[in-house]
Amino acid sequence: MKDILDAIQSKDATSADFAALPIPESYRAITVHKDETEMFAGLETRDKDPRKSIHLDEVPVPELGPGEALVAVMASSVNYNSVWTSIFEPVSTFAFLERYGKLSPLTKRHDLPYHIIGSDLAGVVLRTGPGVNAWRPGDEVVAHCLSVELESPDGHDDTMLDPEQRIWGFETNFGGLAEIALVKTNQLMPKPKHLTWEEAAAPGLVNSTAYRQLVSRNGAAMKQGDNVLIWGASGGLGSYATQFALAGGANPICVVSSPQKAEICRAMGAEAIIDRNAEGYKFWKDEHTQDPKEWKRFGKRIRELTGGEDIDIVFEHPGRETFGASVYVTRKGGTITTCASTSGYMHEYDNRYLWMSLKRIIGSHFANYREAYEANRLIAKGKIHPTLSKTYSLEETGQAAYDVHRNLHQGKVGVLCLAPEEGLGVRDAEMRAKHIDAINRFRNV
Ligand SMILES: C/C=C/C(=O)SCCNC(=O)CCNC(=O)[C@H](O)C(C)(C)COP(=O)(O)OP(=O)(O)OC[C@H]1O[C@@H](n2cnc3c(N)ncnc32)[C@H](O)[C@@H]1OP(=O)(O)O
Ligand SMILES: NC(=O)C1=CN([C@@H]2O[C@H](COP(=O)(O)OP(=O)(O)OC[C@H]3O[C@@H](n4cnc5c(N)ncnc54)[C@H](OP(=O)(O)O)[C@@H]3O)[C@@H](O)[C@H]2O)C=CC1
Repeated sequence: MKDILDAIQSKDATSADFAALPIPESYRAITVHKDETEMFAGLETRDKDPRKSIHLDEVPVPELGPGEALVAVMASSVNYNSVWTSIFEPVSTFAFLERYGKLSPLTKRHDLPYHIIGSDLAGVVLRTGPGVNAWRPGDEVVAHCLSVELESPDGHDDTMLDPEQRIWGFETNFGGLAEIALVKTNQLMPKPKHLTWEEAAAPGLVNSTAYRQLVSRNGAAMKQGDNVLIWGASGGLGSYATQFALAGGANPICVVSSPQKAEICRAMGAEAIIDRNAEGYKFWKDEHTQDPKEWKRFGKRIRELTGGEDIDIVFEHPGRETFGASVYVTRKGGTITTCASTSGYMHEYDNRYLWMSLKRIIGSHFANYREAYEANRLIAKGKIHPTLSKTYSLEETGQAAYDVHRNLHQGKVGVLCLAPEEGLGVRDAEMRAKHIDAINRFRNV
């Protein structure tokens, strides 16, 4: 690994130098183990502890197939999907690896007794497989997490509709929380030059998802002036949704759970902020019964903040706990766009408020390559900024996942993989200097 790191850190290593570097036989990777999938049986979701199920193992380098690349990973980030994998909810991700493994002799490699997790990376291409023209060893890259086969016609209009669509490092093996990762080269995108490795690795998954869900015509197609209700506005997805709303001339109404998180939203430029804890909303009277009076109180507060207007677009992901309120506070003809159900996937809402007011619910999931590329381009141009608050070592990944599971974090948390320290990898210092306050916004809280 030392040769690889030296080449990455040297200013003058060429593509040929990278291509000549020997690939090690094994590398360090964050894994969960198939024989531990029952370890949390009987526990409440909240009590399942990722620190117990997440391991740091030495694993063999996988075989490189057509259209693929091996990437030296300098940094990665923790996404909530790694929390789901580590607590084996809502299903064990080994079920996905098994199904994928049955697809072809090549995908069989993924079906192993361990799952290398992680759906983000920033690093350097080491090797490309047969049939790859667009990327070369030595290229500095980030990877988005859409893995597709495209053997069916269904995926050729919008690749998210490919029947074999998978999330890399969640539904496939050899993910980004590791020193080396295996990706398809149509996951690769140029690393934004003004960012460090850990900053560049932070936005990928959530930024692309928020872009499709809110901005793309496959999602809510947000326009100037829209009132956008953003749950978890300083969290992983929400911190990018808030930036997209502000950059696109919309009016974000940010929901958070503490004064500190409200301050972060203010620092991003948002003005309308609701602290759901301080205002004490209780949308459920008990486990089975919602309280429409609380929906109404929430809607009244939104009207106070907007000068009497209702919500054009709800950016939904908490799910069961908030969905009834989200449908209620949306204006006539408005849109609820959802990509997740952190608090429970069996939603309940009063359908009269949906059909009588001609509202729409849109299901959204990650992003196609084009959408991910556009979202990354906005980062590279300094129009949208990473929201990295804290960086952990590879050894500390279990703790990082625990912090995200317990909602103790802000924005995104990063993980250093091969990078020996924070702050490395900046290639455009001038541009960085221009945006440094925005880049550090989540660090300073
Ligand atoms: C980028 C980051 C993203 C995130 O973080 S997202 C958050 C994390 N992700 C999740 O929480 C999602 C995890 N995934 C799941 O929970 C499951 O993955 C799904 C519920 C999404 C799907 O369930 P499943 O069992 O994997 O697939 P089925 O498509 O329901 O197939 C099961 C059987 O049901 C049959 N079936 C499907 N649709 C129909 C239908 N309309 N009518 C009749 N049968 C149907 C199939 O064919 C198959 O059958 P046969 O078992 O025989 O192969
Ligand atoms: N389908 C897809 O493509 C994607 C799906 N996801 C899913 O989206 C969800 C959120 O991901 P991410 O934003 O990265 O996670 P984070 O934990 O970083 O942020 C989510 C935020 O939502 C708020 N929140 C959590 N629970 C509730 C609740 N019960 N009621 C109201 N607000 C709540 C919290 O903010 P606060 O406490 O300040 O209110 C929290 O910080 C996860 O389930 C994840 O798996 C994520 C990315 C892509």
